[in-house]
This record gives sequence, C-alpha cells and structure tokens, in this order.
Amino acid sequence: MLSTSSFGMHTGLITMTGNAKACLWRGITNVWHGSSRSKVCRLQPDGYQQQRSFRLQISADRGNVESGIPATPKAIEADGGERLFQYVQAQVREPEILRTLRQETSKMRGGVMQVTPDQGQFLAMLARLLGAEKCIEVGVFTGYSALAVAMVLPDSGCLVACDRSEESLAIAERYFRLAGVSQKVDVRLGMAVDTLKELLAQGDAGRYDMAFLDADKRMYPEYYELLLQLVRPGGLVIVDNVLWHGTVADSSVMDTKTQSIRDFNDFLLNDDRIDYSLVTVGDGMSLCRKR
Ligand SMILES: C[S@@+](CC[C@H](N)C(=O)[O-])C[C@H]1O[C@@H](n2cnc3c(N)ncnc32)[C@H](O)[C@@H]1O
Repeated sequence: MLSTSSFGMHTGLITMTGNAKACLWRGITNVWHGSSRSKVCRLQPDGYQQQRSFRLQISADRGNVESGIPATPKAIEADGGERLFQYVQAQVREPEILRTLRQETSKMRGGVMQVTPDQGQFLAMLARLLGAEKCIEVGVFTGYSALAVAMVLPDSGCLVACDRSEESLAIAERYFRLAGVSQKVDVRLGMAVDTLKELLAQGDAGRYDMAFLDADKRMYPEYYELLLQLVRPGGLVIVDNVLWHGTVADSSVMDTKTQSIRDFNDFLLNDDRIDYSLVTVGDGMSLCRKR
C-alpha cells in the first residue's frame, strides 16, 4: 500500500507499508514486493533513482557484537541514508553531457536502470587509475556508464560497448557523437555472450584493462568467466547491482534473482583468481582484480 503527503510532486514523501516497497524518481514509480517494514523515501527532483541499498535495508538489526561489525556505517546510521545519498550526488563533478543524458533517460521506461552519477564518476576514476586503454561494457542501455568511461580514455583507447537493444544503443550512440567520443567506442549490438566469445575467438584474451558488467543478472557467472579471460592480470572486472536493492541481506527474500546474486557474491568471495572488494556505491559494485 502506498500513501503520500504530496504524490506526483517531485519532492513528495512516500510512505510504504504492507507488502510493498517503492522507490521513486522523476515521475516514475517502481514497486516491488518485499518485507513488510514501513519505509520512507523522497521523490527525486533531478532524475536519478535512489539506489540506496542501505536506506531500504535499515532495520532493527543492531549489528553483530561477536564479529565486531557495526549495524551500519556511522555516517549512514546517523543520517538514515537519505540526505547522505543526496549529499554524495551533489559532490559529483558530472559533465554537462552526462547530466543531459541522465535526465533524458530518467524520463524513459526503464530509466531506473542507468547507474547513479557517483557510480559513473567512480568508474571513470577506476579507468584513470588503471591507465585503461581498452575497456568492455556488458549492458550499455542508453550509455551513461559507457560515456563516463569513454570520456576519460585516451584518444588511442577503445571501449567495446555490448547491448542487445537497438533502441537503447541508438540513444547511446547519439550521445557518444555529441560528446565527441564515437571513435573510441566499438558498439556491438547482440547477445553479449556471443560478442564476448567472438572477442576471445579473435585473440583478445588478456587484452583489456577494465570490464563493467551490468546486464541480465542470472547470466553473471557466465559473463564473469568470459570477462576474466578478456582482462589482463592486474585488470578489473566490475560487477554492478550486487546488493540488489538490499534484498541480498534480507533472508525473507528468496526469489531466484536475489538468490542468484547471493550465490554469485559468495562465489566471488571465494574465487582465488582475483583480489576482491564489494563497495557500497550505488546498488553495490564488486571490484574483481585479476591476479
Ligand atoms: C542495467 S541496464 C545497463 C545500464 C547502463 N550500464 C547505464 O549506465 O545506463 C542493462 C542493459 O543490459 C542489456 N542486456 C540485458 N541482457 C542482455 C544480453 N543478454 N545481451 C546484451 N545486452 C543485454 C539490456 O538491454 C539493458 O540495456
């Protein structure tokens, strides 16, 4: 059940009770089933979804005394996550072209799928830290994360951008042109597994510095194995949505998608081919550095 103090306005408060959780962004409502705790979230005036796993996950859980791990990081606990998320987004140096793309995408059906501004900036930072020349993205959509990375690649660099949606890629390509990075982006329309296998067949194993995985979640294990072959030792495979709106930590949620992400996270935790760090940026990103 949804109730709201000013439903339809960009700054309204939504209270979620019963068997529904909702997260709202510009003019679009997404409701999914989950636990019955009452939640509050604020509509976004600026076109990005609140992908705050922690905010949705705040519970009566006060942490584990035995392990010494607190319930939530101090800043989030003090704030509830809401203002802090807004504050973090306001600290992003978002180029105008990315802001325009984000705002256009947020009005589209499925606009919630694009990464948040801090994620885009974080990916660009990782590409710079790696001195990346060759990157791959699996799951481009309208191109926010791909553009964030392509913009920081050197002129000699290349991003292979994979997606199966012609319609989404058309928007992405328009923005690549507007940003003047088209020559650095190799757009591949089709099923991403086929594209990755083609790259391996043409001898690209170990040639990539960084890969970003943000497509169909149940295929993550297969993409990951292919991407791990494509990146060089010391290169990064970055996996998005590994917290799945916080549901991975809620033992009452047992749907197959959540469970597949939990299983995949556990697999990464134990994979000794990589150095591994799960960071709570956006909806959770796993950094997998190939050893
Ligand atoms: C979460 S969105 C990607 C968001 C994007 N990274 C961004 O920042 O806007 C997932 C994308 O994966 C694509 N996708 C899903 N399954 C795919 C597959 N099997 N092969 C290629 N692309 C796929 C979808 O078409 C969709 O555009």
